[in-house]
Amino acid sequence: MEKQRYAVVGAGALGGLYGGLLARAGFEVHFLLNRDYDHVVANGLRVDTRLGDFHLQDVHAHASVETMPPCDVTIVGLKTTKNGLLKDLLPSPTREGGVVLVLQNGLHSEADTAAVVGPERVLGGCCFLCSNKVGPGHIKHVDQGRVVFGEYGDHAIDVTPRVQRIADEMVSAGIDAHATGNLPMTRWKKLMWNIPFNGLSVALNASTKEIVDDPDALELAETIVREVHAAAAACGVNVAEKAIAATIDVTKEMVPYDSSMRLDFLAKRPMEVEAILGNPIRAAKAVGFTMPHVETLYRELKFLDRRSR
Ligand SMILES: NC(=O)C1=CN([C@@H]2O[C@H](COP(=O)(O)OP(=O)(O)OC[C@H]3O[C@@H](n4cnc5c(N)ncnc54)[C@H](OP(=O)(O)O)[C@@H]3O)[C@@H](O)[C@H]2O)C=CC1
Ligand SMILES: CC(C)(CO)C(=O)C(=O)O
Repeated sequence: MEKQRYAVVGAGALGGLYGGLLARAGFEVHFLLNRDYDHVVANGLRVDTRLGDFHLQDVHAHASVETMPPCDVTIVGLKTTKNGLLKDLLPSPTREGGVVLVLQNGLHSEADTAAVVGPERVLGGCCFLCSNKVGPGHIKHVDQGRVVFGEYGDHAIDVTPRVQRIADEMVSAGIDAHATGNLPMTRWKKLMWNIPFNGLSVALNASTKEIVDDPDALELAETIVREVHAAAAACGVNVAEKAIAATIDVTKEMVPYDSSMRLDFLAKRPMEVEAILGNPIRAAKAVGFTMPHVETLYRELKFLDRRSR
């Protein structure tokens, strides 16, 4: 089967890594670049990864979507705080059809993409990945790397051929990619990590290791994990009970890491508070379930987000 052509809109820590791995494997990948365009054109893209460091000199780099060809798969790797740009960025690479794979954190992060290209062309996924952009055109992948994605929607469905095809292509490029027929389950499971650990890492000014090593911070994290687990159930997503302990255990085993939200906070960038906390709070409220601990954290983060900028 012919290889699909990819676009990466938001070629940072996540988009640069997965797009870079696909390009290294011989896929045609078009990267939309922002501040790094000149650097990448002159010096290429450097990726330091546990999968084997590599450097791509000749990258299909674009300073504007106008020069991007139509692509079969457009990966969205922007921060959700930049989703207002999607109405201008997506029409060009998706103009002849194709799907858009939204790999952003949060709940219903796909909604902004769906508003541009239509929900039937949207796939969503979660990345269990620790990666940072450490310099212009320079990505450092420090831990994990699994990506799980499927059709966007509120219900479980069978894995579709288009999802499986992308997963197979990613696997052939060395990516730990998995197709799912249950995106809501994948997203809520990831939120069981993101809500407590992204949120508390900012509110407590602590790394994930500091949180799990302190009895009070750990108890707070566990309480929030349980609350998110219960909210998922209220929304009809029954995550297995054992996922609660697993969420804590995986964090104890992780390399000491600053969550993406803490990195944004320290760099005075907008934090993904609405996608990661606001949307789940609203989804739970819509079915009559409230998350008091998560709401407290949400208000604190909104305050800190405003004050930091
Ligand atoms: N990094 C990780 O390990 C993980 C990230 N995620 C999620 O993935 C998403 C992306 O995060 P991450 O990759 O870390 O973020 P980054 O900030 O590293 O990447 C975002 C990229 O978007 C680019 N961008 C911003 N504005 C524009 C624009 N106008 N045109 C084109 N490109 C633009 C930025 O370019 P520039 O820097 O030049 O402005 C940057 O390279 C988030 O939702 C995050 O929560 C999920 C799991 C793990
Ligand atoms: C859980 C983690 C660290 C990567 O899987 C993440 O999603 C984040 O930092 O936001």
